[in-house]
Parts: sequence; structure tokens; C-alpha cells
Amino acid sequence: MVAWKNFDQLESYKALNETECVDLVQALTAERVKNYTVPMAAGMSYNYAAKQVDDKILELLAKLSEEAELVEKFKELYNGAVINTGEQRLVLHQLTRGQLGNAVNADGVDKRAFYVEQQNKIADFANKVHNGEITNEKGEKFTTAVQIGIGGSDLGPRAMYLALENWAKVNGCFKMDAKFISNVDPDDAAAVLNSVDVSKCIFILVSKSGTTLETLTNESFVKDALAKAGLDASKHMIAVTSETSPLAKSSDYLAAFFMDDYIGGRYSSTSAVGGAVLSLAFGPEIFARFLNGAAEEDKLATNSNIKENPALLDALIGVYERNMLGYDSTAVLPYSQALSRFPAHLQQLDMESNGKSVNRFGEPVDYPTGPVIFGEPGTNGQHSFYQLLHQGTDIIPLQFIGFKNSQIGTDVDIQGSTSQQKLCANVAAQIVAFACGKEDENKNKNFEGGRPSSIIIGDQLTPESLGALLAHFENKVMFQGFVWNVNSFDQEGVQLGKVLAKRVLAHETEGALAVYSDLLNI
Ligand SMILES: O=P(O)(O)OC[C@H]1O[C@H](O)[C@H](O)[C@@H](O)[C@@H]1O
Repeated sequence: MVAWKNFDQLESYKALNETECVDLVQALTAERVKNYTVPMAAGMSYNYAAKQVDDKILELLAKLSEEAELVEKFKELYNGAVINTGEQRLVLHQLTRGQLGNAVNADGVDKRAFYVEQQNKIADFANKVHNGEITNEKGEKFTTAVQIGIGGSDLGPRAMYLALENWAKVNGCFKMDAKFISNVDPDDAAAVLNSVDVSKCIFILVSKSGTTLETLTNESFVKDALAKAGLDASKHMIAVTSETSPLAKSSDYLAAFFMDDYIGGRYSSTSAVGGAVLSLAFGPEIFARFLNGAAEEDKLATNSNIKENPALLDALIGVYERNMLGYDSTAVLPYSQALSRFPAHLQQLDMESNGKSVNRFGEPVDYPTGPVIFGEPGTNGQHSFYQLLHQGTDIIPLQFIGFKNSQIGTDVDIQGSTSQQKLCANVAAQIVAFACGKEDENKNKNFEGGRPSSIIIGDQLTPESLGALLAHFENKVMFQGFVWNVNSFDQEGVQLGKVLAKRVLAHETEGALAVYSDLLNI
């Protein structure tokens, strides 16, 4: 049995607090850049040379990992323990991509078999849509998949679709366009519907709970549009939900695919939630390759040697930065246009998981937990908020992601270098500029340096490397939650706003809420 203790109760907490962080201006040598690197799945690597740690601090982080039993806790998780204490649920998203431990039986079934069965059903459905066995009422092929969902039922799948859209097009496996409707703002649904031929759309209604206001409202919005076009909504809609949700019982859908309560929304990209849209857009084989990349990365996360476990090492360095160095944000900076929505996905993944002030037992904790996450693809970010990152009063750790090769491959050679080379040159330059700075007598032009970063480097963004990248961050967030002794798998903090919004709509308000309602003309 593992022991769940608060971080500040551990010996390592004290020992780490007594360390002095590394001065990057001096420390970032060529040797370090070569050595401070850990292999990831799909040929990628995690390089932490520009982090403020040295061998002594790494040793203490390894001790912390042991003392907090981080890998053992992960083992409990994938073997089916009730890790989500708040909701008394198992946490099984890794099972959607592989079997890391023993068979997990819940609700009377083998859970890996259940997830695979759903994948197979989706594959069969997608193949039939692609080969014209499933068509619209006129017998025409569907050309566009439109996902209706919000939060975890939108961000991950949308980010993954965008990440592979161009890759699939150049590699001959692009099957259908995908669009996404998430916001309850009517302009979102209206704009998407105006951009498609609804008669050739297959709508994927995705809601684990089947009760989310925004999603059900958008479902009605779409049904209305289908009815106005004289189309039968039940011939154009499929559902992805949990078997216990109200949607599961409805006969309004062409097909229904299931996940369950053991997969948190923000961890659901590798379940049917991401599976339906990605299999329709790119074909089931590409979705399977994405799952393989994630499975390969998950295996690395079972290694108790922190220098062979990139997610664990990344998590521990992040904890050191958050709790010992007092940095309260982290920027995610992919130098890849295809990852344009990846930071948005990580915002939910990280902040909804670890934005907690009480431990797993509901007792307040006395140390900072999850950081603020934000980001934009480079080089666009460089021309936006990097000023603050370089010279602002806060130090913000940076997580770069870069690939040696572009996805589409079309490029131009101008002034002796290609665009891809310019992109990669920028990320290399930024790491060194942040870490080492540059002295200038003019203080306005002075760069102090000492601003830490790490970089994940891959050959190219492919289904496998995307899966590995996703799993890396899921596992990092999980390990950090274990250190902070919080439950990373519930999200009670989103409830209060929903309850108050319902009250406003029912006109059951008083005091400040009543006045805000009036100001907004509700
Ligand atoms: O998939 P659903 O049940 O519709 O939930 C969609 C989203 O809404 C909730 O408010 C949560 O904050 C998210 O974690 C969840 O992903």
C-alpha cells in the first residue's frame, strides 16, 4: 500500500528547500546540452539542460520520487485503484491505448476489452462512412464531420485534429474535414453551419455526462438547422457518451459510442471522444498509430529511474520550480503551427487537474499547487508576449516543443536558409537568450538571463509523436498531482458558476447577481 502524504510532510521537501538553484548564465555549457537529455517515445527527446537544476538537485528529486512513491502510485492507478477519491472512481485513460498492468475489471467487464470494443465499433463505422455504405438520405457520401462538445469533449480532439490535418493531407490519408462547435455563443454554431453543406455533414455529439448545457443547446441548434433544411437529424448524428448518461438511452442517433466515468474529460482524447472524429477525419489506422505513440510513452512513465522517465523528470523539475523557486506560471511554446491549439488543451489538462487547494482527503494544503499555463506557437509568440518573458519582473519557466522537419514539406530558400531552418534557429536562439542573457550598460537593453526552459525535440509531428506528446503531458500532470497530494481527476471548481447561471436563467436572483443579470439584459 502506498502512503498519501502532503508534500511538506516529506523529508525531501526540506532538503530541496535548502538547495540553491543553478545559475544558468554560467551553467549552460555545450556538455550539459548534450548530457541533460532523456529519450521519449517516437524518436523524440526531452532536453532539460536549460533548467536550473544540477546533479545534486536531480539526486534530491530522485529521492522525492522515491519518498512520495510516485511510480508506485502510477502502478496503483493503472492496476485499477480508486485514485479519483473525490468521485470514488478509477482512472483508466491509459487503458484506452494499452495494458500496462493487470487486467482491470469494473462494472462486470474487462475495461481494456471494453475500450478496444468501442474502438473497433468506431473503426467499422468510419470505414462504412468512407466507403459509402453509410450515407445521407439521398445516398450521397458525408464529406464533413462536425463535433459538438465543450471542455474535454472539444479541446483535446480539436487540438489533435489540427495537429494532423496537414500531415494526413500530404500522406494521402485525409478522409473528411472536421469542424468543431463548442461555445454556447450562438455565433459559434452559426458560423460553423454557414461554412458547411449540412446535408453532407455527420454531427458527432460528444458529452460524457450528457448533461452539459452548452453541448445540449448546440445539439438543439444543429437539429433546428437540419430540420430547416428538411433533413432527418437522426440520420446525421452520432453520439459519444458514457453508458450511464441520458444520451445513451436516446434513439435519436445513427450510432452511439461509449466511454465511461473512469476517463476524465480532459484525459479523453484517446477514448471514443477523440476516436470518433479522428477516425472519421483520417481513418482508423491513423488513430491506431496515434494510440501506439501514447502507449509507448506510457510505458516510459512506469520506469522508476527519473533519468529514463521523461514525464516524471519534467514533473519533478516543475515541482521544484513551483515550490522551491516560487515560479507561478509556465508557458508552453510549440514551434509548430500544427500545434496551434495544443497550449489550449494543456491549459485544461493542467489547470483543471492540479488547480486545487485541498489534498485528496479534503484538507487545505500549505504550499502552491498547479501553475498557470498559457502559450502560443512560436515564432508568433516572440512578436507578442516574449518581451515580458525576457525582461519582465516575473520568471516564467518555458516549455518549448520543436521538430526538425515540417509536415507539408513545401519550403523556400531565402538568404541561405529555409523557413523550417529559420523556425528551428529561432527556438535554439531563444533558449540561449533566456538562459544566458546579455549584459548591456544601457539597462533598458540588458538581459539578465537565468530564465529556465526545456525543449521536447522530434523529427516530425506524426500520429505517433503526437500521441507520445499527449501522453507525456498527461503523465507529467498526474505525477505532479501525486507530489502535491491533490486529486488531479475531479473538477469541483467548475460547478458553482454553472449553478448560478441556472439561477440567472430561472430569474431566481437577488443582490449582486440580480444587478449583473439586469446589466446584461437577461
Ligand atoms: O463531456 P461533458 O460531460 O459534456 O463535459 C464537458 C466538460 O465540462 C465540465 O464542466 C468540465 O469542466 C470538463 O472537465 C468537461 O470536460
